[in-house]
Amino acid sequence: MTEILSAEAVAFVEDLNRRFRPRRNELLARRAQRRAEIAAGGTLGFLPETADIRAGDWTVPPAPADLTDRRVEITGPTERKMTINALNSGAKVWLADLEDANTPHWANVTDGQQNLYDAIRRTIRLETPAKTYELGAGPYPTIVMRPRGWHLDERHLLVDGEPAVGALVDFGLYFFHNAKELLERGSGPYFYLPKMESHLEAALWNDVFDHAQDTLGIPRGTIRATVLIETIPAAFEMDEIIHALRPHLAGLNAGRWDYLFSIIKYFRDNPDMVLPDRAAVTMTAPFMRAYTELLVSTCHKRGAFAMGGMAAFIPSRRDPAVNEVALAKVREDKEREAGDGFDGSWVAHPDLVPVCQEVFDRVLGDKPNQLDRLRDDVSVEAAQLLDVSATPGAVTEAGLRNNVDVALQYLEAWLRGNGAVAIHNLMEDAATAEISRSQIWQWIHNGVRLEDGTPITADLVGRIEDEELVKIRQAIGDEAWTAGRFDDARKLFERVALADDFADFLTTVAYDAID
Ligand SMILES: CC(=O)SCCNC(=O)CCNC(=O)[C@H](O)C(C)(C)COP(=O)(O)OP(=O)(O)OC[C@H]1O[C@@H](n2cnc3c(N)ncnc32)[C@H](O)[C@@H]1OP(=O)(O)O
Ligand SMILES: O=CC(=O)O
Ligand SMILES: [Mg+2]
Repeated sequence: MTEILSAEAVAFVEDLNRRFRPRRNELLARRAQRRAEIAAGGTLGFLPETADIRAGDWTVPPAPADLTDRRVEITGPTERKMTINALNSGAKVWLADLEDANTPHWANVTDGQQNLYDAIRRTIRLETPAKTYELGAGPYPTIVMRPRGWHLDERHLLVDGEPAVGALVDFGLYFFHNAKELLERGSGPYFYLPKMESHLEAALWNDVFDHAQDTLGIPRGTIRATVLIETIPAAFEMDEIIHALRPHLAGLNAGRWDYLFSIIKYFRDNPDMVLPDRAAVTMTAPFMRAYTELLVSTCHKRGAFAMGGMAAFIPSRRDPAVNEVALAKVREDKEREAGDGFDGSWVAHPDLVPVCQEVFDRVLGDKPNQLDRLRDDVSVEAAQLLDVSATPGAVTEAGLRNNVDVALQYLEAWLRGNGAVAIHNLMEDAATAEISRSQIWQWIHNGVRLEDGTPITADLVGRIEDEELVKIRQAIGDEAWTAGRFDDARKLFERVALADDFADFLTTVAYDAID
């Protein structure tokens, strides 16, 4: 076992923090300022000052060999068993997640790095009472690691007395320990970059990459990054984000769940931007179509991959009926993405790899991707990205109840260190839970009524909380209930869904409640 927190590795992370933390702090302040402008009646649009970048004729460098075919990407936390299962899944890429699917307990952060270290060196193994987990014959997926977003601190590592930036801890430790090893093995240091709100944040990552590569004597441009377009302001800066990271950019990904959360958050005080029940907002809603069409056409114009997102349906090995629904729903989602020109997509579970593979195999034929499919037919106006009012669906009691139930169950699991869980046969993670709690906040603060006319108030939500918690207790039994953290989850839920001031991220609030 190597020392993940060796003096050299920590010094590398400290240096990144000293150099880049001040700029990161400025960019977080800029986020708040932009949001305040929206609250004061402003709106979003394509930036006039970067029109030249959008109009310019430029592309990104070609992808390295092991990132050329990304038709199936499995995502999952870097817990040891799941790491081995992901490597044995048959997917082309494994998104090793220290973000939406991970609670940043210090043990998860450091164990995750250890598991990645062992996975890259193919030494990973796990003995459990039930089974010995080890790597199969391969081929193994290319590993693309997703560090935390810019907003999260890491208070277990202080630099000059201040918490380190979570993103720089995750990136720094992974890059320091593995970049050279990956290159020697014919791969490279590849990253997914989450939750950015502007091209200036992408430029910061580019500078971090240049500095990290220079420090370890690795050529600039070796790192390749895929950026999640999962905030509404970033949707207006796709070209600019690709341009800012140009030497390192491999692609963009349509991170649908955080994208929905971001729309709710950004326009939370605008009654014209209220969305119906979470389940009613699908990828075929006009504003979601505008987003994915713009993403594919922007990427392919620049020679960058367009990666699809996560259909949340989880298969079941125990219930054939649930399994059949999940496979059908995921197939439908992947068929739409492949038909739209995406180069590949995400699955949340090993049993979904074959369906995604099959759908993309059929569309790709003998090609590794469809970068050559320029979507010149696409033209998206700013108003289309913001037109949430054309979304069919109602706000119902079942939708409200589901939001309360899911948010409570997810927060309880998160506090125990489990950042991704299956609830009612759907994958729930930080992004989906954000939607649930922010919808409740939005509905209450905009005076929304249920379709039967009942006003949505904090009192109503409190009564639903009582009822849902009783059902959860009955379902899991007294022992699991007592061992769980439902009281803490309830307090947290009320802070992020019912308090007057809207918390920017449930994870920053919840982070204060973990050791
Ligand atoms: C919005 C976004 O950012 S999406 C990306 C972030 N979210 C994720 O990555 C979620 C990934 N998926 C998961 O975490 C899991 O699939 C869950 C929590 C939803 C469900 O997991 P489980 O309840 O364990 O499912 P299930 O019991 O069907 O698992 C069967 C086996 O598959 C394994 N498995 C399930 N999902 C994964 C995965 N994503 N990666 C690797 N192995 C997995 C399980 O570990 C289990 O292994 P075992 O048989 O050796 O014990
Ligand atoms: O990270 C992906 C998302 O949908 O959010
Ligand atoms: Mg996300």
